[in-house]
This record gives sequence, C-alpha cells and structure tokens, in this order.
Amino acid sequence: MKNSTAITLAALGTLGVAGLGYALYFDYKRRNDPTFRKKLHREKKKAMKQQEEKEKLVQSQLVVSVERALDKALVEPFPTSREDKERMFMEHVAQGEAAVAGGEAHYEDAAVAFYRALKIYPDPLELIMIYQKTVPKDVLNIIMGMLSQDVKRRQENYYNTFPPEDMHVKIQDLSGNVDKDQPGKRKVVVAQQDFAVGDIIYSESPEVSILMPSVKGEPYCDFCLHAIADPTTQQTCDNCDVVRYCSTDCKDKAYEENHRYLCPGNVSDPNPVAQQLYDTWADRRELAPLLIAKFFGHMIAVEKQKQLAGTEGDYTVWERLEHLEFLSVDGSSDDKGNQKAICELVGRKVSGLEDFMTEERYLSLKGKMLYNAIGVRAPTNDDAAPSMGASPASEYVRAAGTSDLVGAGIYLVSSYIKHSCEPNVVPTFPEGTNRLSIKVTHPIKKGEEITMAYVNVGDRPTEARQQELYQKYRFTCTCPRCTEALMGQD
Ligand SMILES: C[S@@+](CC[C@H](N)C(=O)[O-])C[C@H]1O[C@@H](n2cnc3c(N)ncnc32)[C@H](O)[C@@H]1O
Repeated sequence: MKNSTAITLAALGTLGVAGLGYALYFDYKRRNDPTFRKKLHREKKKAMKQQEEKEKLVQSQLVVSVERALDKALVEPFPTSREDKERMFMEHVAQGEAAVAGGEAHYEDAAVAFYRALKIYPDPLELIMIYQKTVPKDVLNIIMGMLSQDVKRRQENYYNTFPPEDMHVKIQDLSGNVDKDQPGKRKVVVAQQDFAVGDIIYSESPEVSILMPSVKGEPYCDFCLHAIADPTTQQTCDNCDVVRYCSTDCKDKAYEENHRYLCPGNVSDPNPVAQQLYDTWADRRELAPLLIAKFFGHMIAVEKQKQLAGTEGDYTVWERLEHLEFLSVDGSSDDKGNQKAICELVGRKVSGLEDFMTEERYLSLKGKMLYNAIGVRAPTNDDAAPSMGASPASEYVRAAGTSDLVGAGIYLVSSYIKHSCEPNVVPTFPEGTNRLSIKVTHPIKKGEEITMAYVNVGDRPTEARQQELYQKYRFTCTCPRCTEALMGQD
C-alpha cells in the first residue's frame, strides 16, 4: 500500500512534469513554428465549427420542440371562469411536475403543462420567476421558446382576424414595396365586396376621442362629442365644471373610462395635476396629453371588462394600437411633465402604470395619436373635406377647409385608410356623435383599395395639394390624379 502510494505519487509527479513539459513545448511551438501555428488555428476553427454545429443542432431540436409543444398547448381552449382557471392551474402544474419526474423523455410534455398553467395564471411574470427556480433548465428553455413563439404567431395572425368580417374590408400589407426607413403606403384598406356610391361600408366607434379646445365651454358631450341641443338633458360632473355630457349613459361611461382619474375637482381648489392636463388642452391647444390620459383609462376599462367576461386572450387595445404606424416626435420638458401627470393621475388608481408608461412609451403614443387621429365633424357637413392625422409640429388635428371640426378620435380600422386626391370614400358622422361611417363617393370593386382625402383636394392645383400633404404627413402623393398631372408637365 505504502509502495503503491509512492508509485502513484511518483506517477502523479511525472504526469505533472510531463504536463508542464508539454505546456512549455506547446507554448514554444505556438510562438515559433508557423506550420504548428497554422495547424493549431485550423484545429481551433474546426473545434469552433463543431461546437457551432452542435449548438445549431440543439437549437434546431429546441425550435422543433417549441413549435410542437406550443401546438399541443393551444389545442384545448382555456377556461374562462375563475373557479375553472384555479382548478385547471393546479391540474396543469401537477401534470408538469409528474412529467419532469418521468425524466428527460417527458420534458416536452412538462413544458406543455407548465405553459398552459402560465396562460391562465393572473401574473405570468411572477410564475415565470417561480419556474426559473423550480423547473429544470431544459424545460424552462422550451417554455420560454413557446412564449416568444406564441407572441410571434399572435403578431402574424393579427390581420387574419382584424378587422372583423362584418366591416367588409381587409388590411393588405404592401410593405414589400416600400422603403422600410421611409414613410409610405405599407398597409392599405381593401374592399371585400363591390360598393355603390352612397353605400356605408362600415361604421366604427373610436377607441378614444377628444373635443377640440376651440369648442371649450360650448355644449358638446365630452364622451360621444354630440352637440347638446337641449340644455335640460345636459349632465355635468358632480365635482368639477370642465366636462358635460349629453346623457347619463355618457356620463357613467366617461366616469368609468376616464373622468374618475382626470376630474380636477372643485374650481376653487382643483387637483393641480389634473388641472395641468386640462390647461394644456384648453390654453395651449395640445390634444395629445389629455388624449393619452383618456386612452389609458379606456384601455384599463376594456381589459377589466375582458377579465370579467373571461376573454383576456383577445388582442389588447394596446396591441391594436401598436400595429398602427407613427411618426416619431422629439421629447420636450413639457412631455416629461405631462407623462408624469398621467402616471400620477391614472397610476394612483392602477398600480404598475408608472412602470408601464415610460417616457419612450409616452412619446410613441403621442406620435401614434397625432399621426392617426381623424377629425370629427358635425353631421351637417358630411361631404366637406375630411381630415386625417395631425402634424407633430403643430400638435393639431388637421381639417383643411372645415371650421366645424368638433373633435378628434382614434379609429382602429379607418386609421389605415390612405390618402388619394381622387378618393373613393369620405368619413362621415351621421349620428352627430364620434361614431364614424365610411361613405362611398365613387363606385368600388371587390379587391380595390379604399382611399380618402387627408386634405382639401377639390380643384386645387397639384403642387398645392402635394405641398400640404408633404408638410403634414411627410409623403409624396402618387395617386392617379397627381401622377397624371405631373406627367402632363413633362
Ligand atoms: C394617418 S397615417 C396612417 C398610417 C396608418 N395608420 C398605418 O398604420 O398604416 C398617414 C400616413 O400613411 C402614409 N400614406 C397615406 N397615404 C399615402 C399615399 N397616398 N402615398 C404614400 N403614403 C401614404 C404616409 O406615410 C402618411 O404619413
């Protein structure tokens, strides 16, 4: 035993010396022998390639696993009632744990069960953090892959289900034809059937709307923008004097969606933060801050409703807005102040909003609101020049040729309609509210693009129209009327 220990020790010593010797030889060779260096380099590259290939294989196996697991996880519908969700959650977690215990061959099944549990858990982020601590890394990798693939599929599927079929239009993607860094016609609205002059293709309520500061103090409903003809039906807020409504229904809806956050309170002692938002709107004539605040309230109300109805799986209002294009706007100190005001007002009642509404998100929302807002007019002027979007420079919804603009709204479908100087539709407001109807002004064939005029086109010269469009919307119009006129000049 003693001997063998010695032998072993000796062997170890020799091995150590040999190791050191080899290392010295290796280093000498590496520094001095070009052939050896080349060989070494080749071998290093070969090893890296082998490693890369191995990783690629693992990655591609993971991709297949993720896709298969996601398909399995989404086959069965998810429960909608709270009790069913709780029960299913426990069942899925138990199934996942049992599959993990069954070994690697069952990891994919474990991921399916854990993923289904994640989809019905009220705080998914919290559950992911729990998974991170408790679930094997390979299972977690599949779950995380499923999560990002699910988001990707959701994104890709968006225009298959939106707009709803009963609106008779589809959004067609032309982005392949457009320079990705330039504004242009990326998504257009296309008719799904023939339409005759005078037809209403669809009607649409806005996600959020706002009165123009120019009608401040005049009798317009702050919720549906209807003119309040009969003062006896007018409803006012019990606490402040900045809003009025045409009915108790509008008053209740407005309170639920926005006024509960935005009411400045008593005139003699108003809430300074809420007052700041109303002053920015009334005195500085900026729509964005108040519109954004109202949008947040609306979004929260819609998501709450969906929770009650068990339809949280539907696209969120936020996701829908995210799909709209926007012009970027530069942030100013006013923006920072308004962003903080909104966080303070809405965040006080909805915790977490402060973290959600970063400065970057505020600015992208501002860009979206100003770029996509459509002017709301009184119904008597249905065929007047329509208005679309707003210039970030002036922060004001445009309404060429119309002095009767009462408000502006964000319409999720109509916002996609592109401009033409020879439009085939006009946005109208036949109910005298912010509900918009798309009325046909030229016959439209199935598959044809639906266009409206963003500015007053009438018989204005091409150059004037093009200049205004470029200044306000940063694109050069290539509609048939412009193209023909410009070709005639050559
Ligand atoms: C009010 S936004 C509409 C964007 C729309 N919400 C979307 O997400 O596609 C208007 C923008 O659409 C593009 N656009 C509209 N009409 C166009 C046209 N005739 N030619 C090129 N671009 C046009 C321009 O980039 C313009 O600034």
